[in-house]
Amino acid sequence: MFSCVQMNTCAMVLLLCGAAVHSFRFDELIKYVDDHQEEYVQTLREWVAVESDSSDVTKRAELYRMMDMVGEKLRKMGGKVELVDIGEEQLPDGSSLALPKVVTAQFGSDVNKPTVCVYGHVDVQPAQKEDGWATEPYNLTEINGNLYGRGASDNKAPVLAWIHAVEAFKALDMDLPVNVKYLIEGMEETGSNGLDAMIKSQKSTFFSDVDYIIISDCGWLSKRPALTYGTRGNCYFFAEVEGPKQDLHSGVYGGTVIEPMTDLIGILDTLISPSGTILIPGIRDAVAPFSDEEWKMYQDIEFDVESYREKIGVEQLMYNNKVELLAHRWRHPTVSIHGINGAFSAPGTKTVIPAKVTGKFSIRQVPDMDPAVVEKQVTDHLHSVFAKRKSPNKLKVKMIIGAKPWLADIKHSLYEAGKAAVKRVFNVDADMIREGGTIPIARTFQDVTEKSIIMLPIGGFDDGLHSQNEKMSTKTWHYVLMCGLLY
Ligand SMILES: CC(C)C[C@H](NC(=O)CN)C(=O)O
Repeated sequence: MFSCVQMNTCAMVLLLCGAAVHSFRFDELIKYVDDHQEEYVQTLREWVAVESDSSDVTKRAELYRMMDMVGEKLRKMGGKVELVDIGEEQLPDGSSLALPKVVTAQFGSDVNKPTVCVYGHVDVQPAQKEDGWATEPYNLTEINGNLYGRGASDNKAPVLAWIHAVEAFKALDMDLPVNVKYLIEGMEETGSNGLDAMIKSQKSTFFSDVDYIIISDCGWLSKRPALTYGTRGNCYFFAEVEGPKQDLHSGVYGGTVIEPMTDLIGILDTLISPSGTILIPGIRDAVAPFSDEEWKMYQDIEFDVESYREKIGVEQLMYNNKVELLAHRWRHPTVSIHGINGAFSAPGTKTVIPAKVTGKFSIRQVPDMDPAVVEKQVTDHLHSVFAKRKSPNKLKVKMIIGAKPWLADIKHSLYEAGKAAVKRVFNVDADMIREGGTIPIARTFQDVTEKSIIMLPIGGFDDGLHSQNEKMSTKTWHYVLMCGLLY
């Protein structure tokens, strides 16, 4: 019987070896993984302690440090490591800032073996204890078999799981059954800036011998292990409304000026209806029809709508039928409004009229929607509804992220290998699922390298990604690592 921590590491081992792995060698790998559980958790603790928040430019030094740590870890394992300069990003104030380098590494170059490339990211979403965390977000804390910390599930532990899988082979002086390459970036959570260009420029070098790409940056749907074959895209917008030259006292000036916040709330309210219908003209035109085959697949997936509702803590969901709910989570577009910059948000009762406010919202898009088309539809729509308001204020709309959706061919042998690995480790068939979130670079990998991609989720269904109390269960983590070793 495998222990919890063994299971995840070993899933990676299984994936790397293919189902034909020799049992006695596999047992040695499992033992190695089992004996090193504490070290794995310690390394994760060191990685989580780095506040590698890619959305906060004041944390950029931490992000650079994080990339150095990843490079160092892979170098110590004997990999051929490079930290690739991917240029700079332009900040809204006109200045520029160096993007974190991308770490590439290579283990083995045997022309008789296939080459797999593992992609992951080590940047994180923002987190503060005051957001409602029970523990310090950057201090990995183990409670009842769960490791709490920002980035624990998204995506530091999964990246480490793949590193530990190769490390186990190297430590035991065992020949890797495949050549393994890594590509680890630090800007995923803000749209993978600079990575598209890097992948295109390395198509005939780093990617020339890559046969398959593996991504573990997603979660299971339930307690059942899963393989992911699609992600939604993300078009992220800033809508800025600017009025008076400075903030105003609402008692002194209220009733005499047209307020930017009123304009902003008014136009944001035209994006989506209370029941979830997107109101932007033409937005659903390119959505691929939901086929009978898909309906049947969704029907067979293990998923309990009621426990999903309870877990989220809402009284009512938009859909109570399993198939409809999953379809709206994975393969229909949606609009989410994330925040308003410039608005008063502190506790207390400041009576200001903000002079300039920026609404932030994003549209998760699905095949066959195209970010360039979405950008035009959204921009035209917002300018049109704003014009009807006849406001003297100024509106600027800008698409900040334009990440495409991704869909794989689940009949590809890669998915057969994935299913075999999951079956061997967990002794159940994997759920074939899609992901409502976005891996911005997935589609670029597919389009540029023309190679197949598989997503092997390591996160649990309740890991709290991007939320308070994000966690990785030691059980899930190392179960899936075993799949990787078998693959
Ligand atoms: C474009 C988004 C910021 C990407 C982000 N990705 C993930 O969370 C994947 N770990 C998302 O919000 O989907």
